[in-house]
Amino acid sequence: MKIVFLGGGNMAAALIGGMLERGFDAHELSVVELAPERREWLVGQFGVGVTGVADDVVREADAVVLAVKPQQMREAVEPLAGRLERALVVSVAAGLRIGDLSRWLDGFDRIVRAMPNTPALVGAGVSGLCAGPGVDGEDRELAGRMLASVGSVVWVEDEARMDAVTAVSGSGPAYVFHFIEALEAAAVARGFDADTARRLAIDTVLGAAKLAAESDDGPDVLRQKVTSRGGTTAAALAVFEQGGFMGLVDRAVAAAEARGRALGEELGRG
Ligand SMILES: NC(=O)C1=CN([C@@H]2O[C@H](COP(=O)(O)OP(=O)(O)OC[C@H]3O[C@@H](n4cnc5c(N)ncnc54)[C@H](OP(=O)(O)O)[C@@H]3O)[C@@H](O)[C@H]2O)C=CC1
Ligand SMILES: O=C(O)[C@@H]1CCC=N1
Repeated sequence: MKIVFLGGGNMAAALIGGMLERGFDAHELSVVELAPERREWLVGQFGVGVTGVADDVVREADAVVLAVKPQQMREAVEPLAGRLERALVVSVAAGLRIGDLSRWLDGFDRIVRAMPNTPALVGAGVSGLCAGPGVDGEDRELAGRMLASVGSVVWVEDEARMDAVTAVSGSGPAYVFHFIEALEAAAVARGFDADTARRLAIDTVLGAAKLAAESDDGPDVLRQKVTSRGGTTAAALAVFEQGGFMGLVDRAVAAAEARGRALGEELGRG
């Protein structure tokens, strides 16, 4: 198996790190990355092959993972048109639509649009996947296997919903990290040293997510089980409610979704 990453930034590193821990060998993975210092880092960190030019490495690939920023994509992929002899293309870019990628690749249509997230690095990612018109059963199997090696996988039939996947789970880890930052800051404000504050905040989120994942109860029931009548949690949740927490999260997800759609429209016009 030869899997080539085009772009070796944050998301590529999360996928590569996770895939190496779970069933792929370093000699199966390589990265086309423009920045020499980033190439050096990727070799040191993962022992994968690196190059600054896509040419031959792409011709021999079974899969090419497009992992540059959406704004860099057209320039990065147009030189690949006509060179993808046997590769499946998996794009992880936010917003960019399969039809536009296909046009930039001169009609090549074995394209899976995927939206992973950075917890892939620790095997705890979740990815939404959507297959383009030229994708067959074997291609689906390969894309599914790559992303299932770093977490769970959800296939989405209607591509228009990929912007919602991006807004919920692609960007979602950042929302959770922001919540951890807020909980940690609240602990520091109450006199805990930085390490203790971080431990309290991270282990709370980790434990709650693990319980939610493993319990037969939904998160609503688990919340109620923490919330004693007239107790401390009820006092805190009332403040969340006064602040419009549920609506705030929905508006944040809507903003991310709209940004994904706008990126697809803006960049796809070119
Ligand atoms: N970060 C995340 O959590 C997630 C990101 N994504 C998607 O993943 C993609 C990458 O995001 P992210 O990793 O955060 O971005 P990064 O900017 O960290 O990574 C992109 C890398 O590609 C390099 N690059 C740019 N042009 C080329 C080229 N023509 N050939 C080879 N390498 C090139 C960039 O170099 P330079 O910096 O010098 O331009 C950079 O190192 C995006 O499309 C994003 O939407 C999807 C899910 C989650
Ligand atoms: O912020 C972004 O645009 C990318 C896509 C999802 C997560 N990071």
